Amino acid sequence: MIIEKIPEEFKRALPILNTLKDAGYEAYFVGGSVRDTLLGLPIHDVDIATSAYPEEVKQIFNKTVDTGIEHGTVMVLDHGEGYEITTFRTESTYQDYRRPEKVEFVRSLQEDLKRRDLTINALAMDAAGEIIDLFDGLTDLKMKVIRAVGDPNERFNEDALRMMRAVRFGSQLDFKMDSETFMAIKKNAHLLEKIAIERIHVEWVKLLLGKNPNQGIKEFLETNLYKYSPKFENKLSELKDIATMSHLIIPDEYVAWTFISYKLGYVTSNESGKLMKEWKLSNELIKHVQTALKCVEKIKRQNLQIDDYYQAGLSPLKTANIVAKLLGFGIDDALLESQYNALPIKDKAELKINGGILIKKLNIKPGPQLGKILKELEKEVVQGNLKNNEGNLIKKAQDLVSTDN
Ligand SMILES: Nc1ccn([C@@H]2O[C@H](COP(=O)(O)OP(=O)(O)OP(=O)(O)O)[C@@H](O)[C@H]2O)c(=O)n1
Ligand SMILES: [Mg+2]
Repeated sequence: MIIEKIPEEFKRALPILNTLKDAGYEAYFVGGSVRDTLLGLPIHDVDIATSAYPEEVKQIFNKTVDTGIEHGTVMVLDHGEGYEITTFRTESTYQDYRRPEKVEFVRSLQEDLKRRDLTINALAMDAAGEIIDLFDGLTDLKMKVIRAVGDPNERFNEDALRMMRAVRFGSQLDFKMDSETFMAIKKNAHLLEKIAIERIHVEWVKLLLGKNPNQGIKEFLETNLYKYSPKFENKLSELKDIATMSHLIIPDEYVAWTFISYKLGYVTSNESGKLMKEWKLSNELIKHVQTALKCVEKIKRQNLQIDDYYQAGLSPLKTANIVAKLLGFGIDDALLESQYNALPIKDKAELKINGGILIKKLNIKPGPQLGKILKELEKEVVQGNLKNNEGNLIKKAQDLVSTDN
């Protein structure tokens, strides 16, 4: 099969393929970009595989960076773009079910493709757009099937993360899982324990954000992968419940974690914090989700107050409302946004006064009293009880000082 319309991303990289070929080596586009082109999806990064060894690649190109030379990957810089060029390799020696530290370089494309995870990811494309399909990946793409290359047990023992990838691609592309591949995951699910949580996290989020998250979660449960995912092991019925929800569309990572925390009963900041720390999420994400969870509760109780809008900020509020809608009690988006926009100020920095001014005008010292006064002024402005101008604020502050003393 030949691709008639080669996407621009590949065209720009063609000189690199041709340079390798002119030097007497084989070179192909491989991996996700070939799969996504055949599916008519946008492509992310163009990966190149070659028979040239890393040292040979470095001799051929002027500008290279050793991005992962021990795995055979060299980055070639060309017209401001970076291309990962990876030497054909096998992963014959596996220690602890993670991708091996050292790989064996080979000169044959077939050897390289046969150790890749899924048939749909084991396609290669040459400079003319010809697809090299040694493992019936094209049929599986057409039939929408997730199938491991060769013996699934071997593939999953080489890298246990591939089990999560298989389920993730099923959800992402809305493909069905081949039964042998499914059984092999069930058999080897415990190997996921060896995998760094950061890598599992990437797959779990892609699964949730996929086209068919219901199916993805169902497979995640039926294969027992959930048992080896932090703080999920005792949540089978909650997860099952999610898998059977209708209209489950999860737009982003914030919604994903707010929704999951809520459904699994990790609702307080303490509980959700523990969950998300075990999954090693960023502090920024944790904070957003914790704020959103508080808002979900308030939306549910129809008790979202002006101060909640102000404290939360628009972005976590939106997250909360998307989750609330998934749960069946969301409010009107336009209303949410207009309530937020109606806030007299959105941030403390917008207050037309600060500690410095108060110290000068009121002759008070820095310290807890000052902090208290500023908080009170902020609250009054947010509530709409006090106009946000310096004169007003100083007058109110004077009143506060005199009642305080
Ligand atoms: N555990 C893994 C990870 C990757 N691969 C191979 O390396 C390619 C590139 O890997 P990666 O970029 O991680 O995945 P993609 O398939 O490109 O998917 P994505 O769109 O998520 O990048 C895959 O297509 C697959 O051939 C593999 O065999 N086993
Ligand atoms: Mg990729």
